[in-house]
Amino acid sequence: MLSADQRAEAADRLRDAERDRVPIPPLTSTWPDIDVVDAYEIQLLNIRRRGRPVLGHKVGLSSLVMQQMMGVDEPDYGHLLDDMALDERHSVPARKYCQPRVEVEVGFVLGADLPGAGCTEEDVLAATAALAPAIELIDSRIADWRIGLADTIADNASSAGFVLGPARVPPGAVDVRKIEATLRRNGEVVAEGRSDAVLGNPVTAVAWLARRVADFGVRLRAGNIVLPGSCTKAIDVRAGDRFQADFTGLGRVSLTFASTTSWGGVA
Ligand SMILES: C[C@H](O)CC(=O)C(=O)O
Repeated sequence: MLSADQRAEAADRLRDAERDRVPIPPLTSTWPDIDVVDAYEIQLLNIRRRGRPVLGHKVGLSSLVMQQMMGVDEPDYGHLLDDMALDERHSVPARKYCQPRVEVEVGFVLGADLPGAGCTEEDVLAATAALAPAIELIDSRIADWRIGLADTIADNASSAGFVLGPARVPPGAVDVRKIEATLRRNGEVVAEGRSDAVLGNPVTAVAWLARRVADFGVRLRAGNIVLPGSCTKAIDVRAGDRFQADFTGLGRVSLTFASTTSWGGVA
């Protein structure tokens, strides 16, 4: 467990790393005693200081492969703020990010508030207004993505942005466990997966999120967006890349990156 001063120092370092696009050494190296509660409190310090409206949340580490990689048996979460929302029609100013990657996700748009403690999959399905095709832009303010669990949690679950495609599909219109996703980079398939890679069912990830945020006094509300975790491995972004993700039953979402960077990428 860290002191209040150490948490504030960690939050400052992450904030500076994001602002200056200069990643820092892992917090887990600098402060080996950091724990998960410290990490969520550090995340919240930076979210509060940004002062932006919260549009929703992302769940990370919700696939078995990511959990095994991190040696954890439960997901984590981060905040989606209004200034993280990206637009399919405009290329992303890639210079804003340190070491960006994209992930393919089934987005949830809530039409009603969710309960906190005790939230079930049935509650999630009843409260979901629509599913949408989504790409999450992840980034790490920790050098070379050398993240432990506390590092990524403190760093807003390594989130940096997100974009939803145009479709809004009622959850009853598709089998949410069997949505096939294909990610193309500049026309070439670079990742494929299925929605049940996310905890067996992305709905399970949303129910987990509702219960977990309740530990920190937060409720998921009508209108919120939830990204439940990636159906595929994350793919590195190169300058000038155009990504298209196609989902059975949900259609397409795309994300294009500008061809100049500040991290040395080549147009
Ligand atoms: C490190 C990130 O949280 C990974 C992620 O977004 C995911 O597993 O999904």
